[in-house]
This record gives sequence, structure tokens and C-alpha cells, in this order.
Amino acid sequence: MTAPNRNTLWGRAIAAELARSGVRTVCISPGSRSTPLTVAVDEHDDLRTISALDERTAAYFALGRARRTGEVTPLICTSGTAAANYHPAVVEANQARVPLLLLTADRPPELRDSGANQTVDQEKLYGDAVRWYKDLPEPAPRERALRSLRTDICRAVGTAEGTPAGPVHLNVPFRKPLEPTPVEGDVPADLDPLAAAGRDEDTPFVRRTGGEPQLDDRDLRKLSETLSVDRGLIVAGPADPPGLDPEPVTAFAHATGFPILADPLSGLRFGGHSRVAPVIGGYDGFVNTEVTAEWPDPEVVVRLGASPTSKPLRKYLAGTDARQLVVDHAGAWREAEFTATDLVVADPDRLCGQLAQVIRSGGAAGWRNRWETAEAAHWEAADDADDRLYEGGIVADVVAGLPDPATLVVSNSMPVRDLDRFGTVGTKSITALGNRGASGIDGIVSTALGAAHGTTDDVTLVIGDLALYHDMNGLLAVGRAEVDATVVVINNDGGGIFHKLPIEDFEPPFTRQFKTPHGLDFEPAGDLYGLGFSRVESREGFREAYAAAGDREGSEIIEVAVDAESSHEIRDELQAETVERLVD
Ligand SMILES: Cc1ncc(C[n+]2csc(CCOP(=O)(O)OP(=O)(O)O)c2C)c(N)n1
Ligand SMILES: C=C(O[C@H]1C=C[C@H](C(=O)CCC(=O)O)[C@@H](C(=O)O)[C@@H]1O)C(=O)O
Ligand SMILES: [Mg+2]
Repeated sequence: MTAPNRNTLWGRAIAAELARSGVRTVCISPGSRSTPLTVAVDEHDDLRTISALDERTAAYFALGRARRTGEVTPLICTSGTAAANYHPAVVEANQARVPLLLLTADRPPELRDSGANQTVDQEKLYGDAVRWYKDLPEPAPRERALRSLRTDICRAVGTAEGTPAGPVHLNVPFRKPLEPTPVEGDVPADLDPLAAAGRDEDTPFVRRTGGEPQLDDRDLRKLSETLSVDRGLIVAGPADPPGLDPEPVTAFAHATGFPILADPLSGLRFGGHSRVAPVIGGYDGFVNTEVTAEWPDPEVVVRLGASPTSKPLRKYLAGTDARQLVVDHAGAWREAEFTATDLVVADPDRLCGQLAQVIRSGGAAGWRNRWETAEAAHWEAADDADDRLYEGGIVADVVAGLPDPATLVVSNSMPVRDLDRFGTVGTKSITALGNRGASGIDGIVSTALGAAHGTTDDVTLVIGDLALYHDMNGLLAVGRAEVDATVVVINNDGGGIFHKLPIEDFEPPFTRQFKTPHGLDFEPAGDLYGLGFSRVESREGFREAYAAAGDREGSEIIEVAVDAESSHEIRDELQAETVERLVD
């Protein structure tokens, strides 16, 4: 392989190793200093490019795509605050273990700290939030430099998709000429072919295999003894992409007799496995109340995935004297009530499958029955509010109205909590996603549209009004990335979640500084970005609008005008009704 100049040679080597490492889509934001990367990726036959006009939405788009696919979607930007705009998504990707690869173009070393234009300190720009950082050397048409570059690209993709997955940052300095302008003698004609062109088209310079830890037979035997008890729980929290595997976890539940308390983002709340798996989904509506106060404690709790969305569940678990085993393939200490008794460093899916082979305890039927009876009472209460307008009811209607299969993205604040409490366990193949790594309300639109780019499913986003405000310009991806979604905005004119907090009692400044009503009309956002728009003010009206949207091509916004306080009151009423059904 030759090239008109060293920058083009360098960019082409990077593009080639990305493609050979399995990358299929790259998000590019416009800039000059990144020209060698942009031109090389754009011209590569096996790389599809998404042109994302701003870097903040680009990064969340790539994050969403990676959440849905489990594959890294590299990002390319120029130097300066462009690179800084990736940071929010890097924080989320780090905490939620989502693969991300940031290629930030930079000025050459002598221009750094010189007052040169658009030149900032990009050295470890994202701090420790990345799995690996490297400031690449300047492009050099030399054999070892090119072999090193190719190795670095393979290492970057492998580390981003590794254990745990997460963001990798490569800083890529270039000096002019940045365009593929011929520079006489810049690239030797006799470059070593392996360095100049890499291996064959389908083979990365370095292949990577393996990486998931597992227990030996002795540890498995000890664990199986620990788990052979009458009263146990499997608590599946928000999972690393692409979600927990229902099959081994179901087998583990059958072998132990433990119910599965499945967070809506665990990959276990929805799907065909729920026909046979003991999945409990309504726990947020009854745990840590008078209902469970009367119950005996679980003896063992097996924690899979991250900390559950449900604060009542977290508090319930913290209040028991159970032996709590946190299972994590990265060996991270993710249990913020500090009541874990064991950290089991193993791949959760594989461990559940192995334990299912050796455990035959079956558990106590009475214990499972307690959870199943409470579950039924919770959903009966929720059904009683089937025609009342409240935020949780809208989320329940979305779940009921989703096609099979479907991808559902929920925003932080109340939408994810309402999916937890009102997202009925069901057999539809619903992939539910949310940014619970750092629980930001930013970048949610872009996350959803990025997820849409990674699936053929119909995609629905349920988002609050403040969260939509945060990322309205992310709607541009509908046209530019040619993706579709139904955006359900639950508009309670501010931060409804703050009504759940003690600050509600301090007025002022509650409304002015916390709820922050804004009076925004979102219809023009639909006009600006080419989405349909409808506004509804009843459950029936929403169901009709949502069903109609599902029958139409294209993307649209359905705005539900709803009151946050009455929504909280109805949530509390339904919980009281459940407790009344269960407690004598
Ligand atoms: C980037 C960011 N800023 C601020 C917060 C704090 N916060 C959490 S929830 C919330 C209000 C969200 O309002 P909305 O999206 O309308 O959802 P609602 O509470 O009404 O359901 C805020 C400001 C956050 N989590 N992330
Ligand atoms: C607004 C912020 O987010 C906080 C809002 C509510 C959470 C909470 O405690 C509500 C009760 C519940 O989760 O059921 C709070 C939390 O999770 O601790 C969030 O941090 C904020 O600015 O943090
Ligand atoms: Mg709101």
C-alpha cells in the first residue's frame, strides 16, 4: 500500500485495522485537524459513517448503538472543545461498561501549550474514566511505527470491548498537509508490505480471544453448598451490554428454587423465558413495606449486574441479614449499601449455568409463593388504575403497546422508575435500555437513536420533558442517521421526581430552583427535525396515538401532558392498595 503522504498512510492504516477488528460503523463530526481520519474512514468500503454535527450527541449516539449491539462504534472529532464534548458519554460508558472508542485529532506536540488556535490539553482528557489512553506518535512512514499503530488500533478495539467493556481514548496528532495532497518522497516506495498494508482484508493485525473469568470445581462446590437453602433470591440489576442471558439464569433459578427479581434493564424482565422462569417484576411496589416486614429474611441473595434501579429493593436487601453474593466478571465492588458478604469474580451467565448443573436444592415452595402472591397483588392494583392518567400508567401502556420484538429506551428520573414499578413481566422480546451508569438526564435522545441504528426493532423512547430539553438537537439523527423512533415525552413541566424528595417541603425555592417549570411547547422541535407530533391528555388518547404511531412509518413525538404530583399520589395509592391486599 502507498499513499500521497504520511498522514493519508496513517489514516488508512487506522481505518483498515478498525474494519478488520470488526468495526462496521464510525461516527464522524466535522473538523479540519481530523481530516486524515475522516477521509480514510469515509473511503473505506467496509466502514459505514454517520455524520453527527455535534460531538456531544455523536458520543451518546455511539453509546446507544453500542448498548444495543455490544459492539464499539468509534468516534472521530477535531481538536479543542470538540473532544471535550465527548466527556459526558465517556462518563456514562465507563460506569455502565459500554464500549466506546474516541479518536480525537490533535495539533502536533510543539503547538501544544503555545497559544496556537483550537489547541487544548487533550492529554488524558477523560481522566480515569477510560480503560486505556494513548497519545499516538506523529504519523511516520516507517515499518515499526506502522506496526505499532496497527497494534494500537487492535488493542483499542479489544480493550473497549473487553472485560469490563468501556471507553478507550486515542489522541491522534497530525501536522499539515492534512488532505491527501501528494508530497514528493514522503512515503517510501519500498515500505515493508506488512507494515504498509497489514495482513489480509479479513485479518486484524492482532487477533484477541478469551477474557471471561470462571470458578474452578472447588469454588463451585463451595458455592453450591452455600446456595442450597430454603429461602434465596436472584436479584438481576441493570446488566452490562448486551444483557444477562435468560437461559442459564432460568436454569439456575429452577435448580435453586429462588425467584428472579428482574430489574427492567437486566435483560430478564421481558422475553419468552418468562413463560417458565420465576421472574418477579413488581417488587418495587411492595418490598420494604409492611408486606415484607412480616416475612422471614432471605438466607442468600445472589446479585447479578449493577445495583438495582429500585431504591425500595436496595433498602429491603440492606435490611436483611442474608448472605449477599455479588457476581461480577470484572470483580468490581458495586454494592453501595455495603451489605455484600461475598464478591464472586465470574461471568454471571456462565456461573449460573455451571451452578445449575450441580445444585438440586429446589428451595422452599412457600418462600416462592410469598413473592408470587405479592407480585399478583401488585399487578391487580395497577390494573385497577387502568383508566387513570398518571406517569406510571403511560409507561405501562407503552409496554403493553410495544410490538414483538421491540427496543424500549427509558430516560432517567421517573420514566425508568415507572418502568421498574409498572413494566409488567411478559413474553414479548423487549430490549429495555437506559443510562443507569451515571443516571444523567442528558444525551437520552441520542442514546435512543443510536440504539435504533443498531437494531431492526421498532424503537420507543420514553423521556421526561427536562431530559428532552437537554438533548433536543439529538433529534437531528432521525434524518442524518436515517433512524426512526417513537418519542413519548411525559411532560409534567419540570422535574417531577423532585416531588419525591424532602425538598418539596421547602417552598420557595422548590418550584423555582428544583422543579424548574419551563412552559416549553415541544411541537416546534418536531417541525424543526422532521418528526410528527401529537399531544394527548388521557390514557385512552395516548393508547390511540401510540397505536397509530406504531402503524405509521417515520418518527414522531407523542407529548403526554400529565401532572407530577397526582402521578406520585396515584403511585402511593396503588402501593397502599397492594399492601392492604397482602397484610391482614
Ligand atoms: C445531566 C443531569 N443534570 C441534572 C440531573 C439531576 N436530575 C435528575 S432527575 C432531574 C429532573 C428530570 O426531569 P424530567 O426529565 O422532566 O423527568 P421527571 O422527573 O419529570 O420524570 C434532574 C434535574 C441529572 N440526573 N443529570
Ligand atoms: C435529582 C437528582 O436525582 C435524585 C432524584 C431522586 C432519587 C431518589 O432518591 C428518589 C427516590 C427513588 O429513587 O425512589 C435520587 C437517588 O437515586 O438517590 C437521585 O439522585 C439528583 O440531582 O441527584
Ligand atoms: Mg418532567
